[in-house]
Amino acid sequence: MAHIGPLSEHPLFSHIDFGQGAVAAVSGGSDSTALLVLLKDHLDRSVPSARLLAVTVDHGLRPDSIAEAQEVARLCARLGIAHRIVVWEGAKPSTGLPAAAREARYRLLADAARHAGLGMVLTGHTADDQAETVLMRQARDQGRGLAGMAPATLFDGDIWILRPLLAERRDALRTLLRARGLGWIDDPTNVDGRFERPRLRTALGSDGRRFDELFAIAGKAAAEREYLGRRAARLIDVHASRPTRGLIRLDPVFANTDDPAASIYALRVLLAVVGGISFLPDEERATVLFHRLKGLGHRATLSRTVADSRRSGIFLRRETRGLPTDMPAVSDTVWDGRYRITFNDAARDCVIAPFGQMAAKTFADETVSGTPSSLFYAALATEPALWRDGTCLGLVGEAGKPTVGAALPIASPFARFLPGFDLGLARAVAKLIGGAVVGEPPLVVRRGAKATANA
Ligand SMILES: Nc1ncnc2c1ncn2[C@@H]1O[C@H](COP(=O)(O)OP(=O)(O)OP(=O)(O)O)[C@@H](O)[C@H]1O
Repeated sequence: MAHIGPLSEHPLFSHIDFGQGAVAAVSGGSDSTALLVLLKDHLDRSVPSARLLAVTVDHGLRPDSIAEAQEVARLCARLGIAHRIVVWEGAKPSTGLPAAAREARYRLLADAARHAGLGMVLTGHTADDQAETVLMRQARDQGRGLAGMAPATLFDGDIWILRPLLAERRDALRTLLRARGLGWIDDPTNVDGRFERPRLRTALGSDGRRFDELFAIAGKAAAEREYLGRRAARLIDVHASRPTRGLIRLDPVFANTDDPAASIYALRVLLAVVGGISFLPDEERATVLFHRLKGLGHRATLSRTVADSRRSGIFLRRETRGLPTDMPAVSDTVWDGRYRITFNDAARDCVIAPFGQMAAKTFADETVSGTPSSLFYAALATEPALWRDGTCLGLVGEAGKPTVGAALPIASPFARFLPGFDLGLARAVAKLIGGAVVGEPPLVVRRGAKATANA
């Protein structure tokens, strides 16, 4: 339930572990200014040793933006808080500007946190933002998205974004600021009818009942998504294996479990992971595929992934079409949405390209029993390899070969934003593909209570 009463009654930050310090993302609007002063109060009172850095992103989209960022700098100086302004440099797209600005904002905030050695970014998202998000996703018919924003989201695998004001109303925050004699900046973009969110904000108006309804939908959808995710994670743990790089095998019983909703969800996630796609395939199409895979000898492609049902199981591998070719072997490259690749100097003058059928065939037949060798080679052929002047030097990160590089598998749907509701599922997938361990959110674990990224 959203909090309606005075803010001082709610422990907003006591569940957060500030041991690694925090960035407060402050635009200068009412919500993030309230976040800043409430957070400062909390740290002064309870964690005076905690490191805090306020960061303002200057998107450079309006002539006033730098003056506004400097206004935040002055407030921070008054409150004794370190502050940085970071600028979104480079060309701005002519379409999809809000999404591009959002992407840049999170990247810059996370970079600022890393640079300062701080482990999380706190934003001022409120219950009003949550209701608007649900409304927006309802309009797009995004079932999974109805969960809205998670209170804790892992960004790029290492920086936690926490939203401690997600149950607070904007009005209450403004009342608090007025009571303290503090002003805020009203961003004209927030009422610009050319953009979707301001339009929905206006449509929602002050309809309290509608607001409560939307907020409740988010809570219910988040709980359902987490529950479904846990069931899908269990199915992956029990029924999925990785016979070789780039190949996932599902036990034949996977198509006939007593929880088809969880099986279909797990299949959608795995299709996206194997195909290196950041969004899940359409539920309807995945459901049709799931039922077809119950029959033997069925083959179909969805999310750039070929699914093959054989007697020994259902096999998933990246389709050959559309693989990236001849990418320069630069360190810290994401290849095909599937691998984060790092190199040392020995890879100079090389390119990354698919291993290919010919090179794959030179591999000794190491097939795990029950894996058809044709699928083993087909999967290996789509793996990243190092090439120089048309000669293949081997798979990137191949065991037993002189190490010029490493390829860490990534789960594309969870790589950029991993909302707390999907943590269990992301962990099951990471274990399956050999990806990086997914850490815990910086929440205080109290005796007898379990910290949860959705608390
Ligand atoms: N220019 C900025 N500099 C720093 N932080 C910002 C800036 N703009 C937004 N934020 C942070 O993001 C929060 C949400 O802002 P806003 O609602 O404008 O963004 P949004 O685009 O709706 O958010 P999201 O992109 O996550 O949906 C703010 O309370 C603040 O913490």
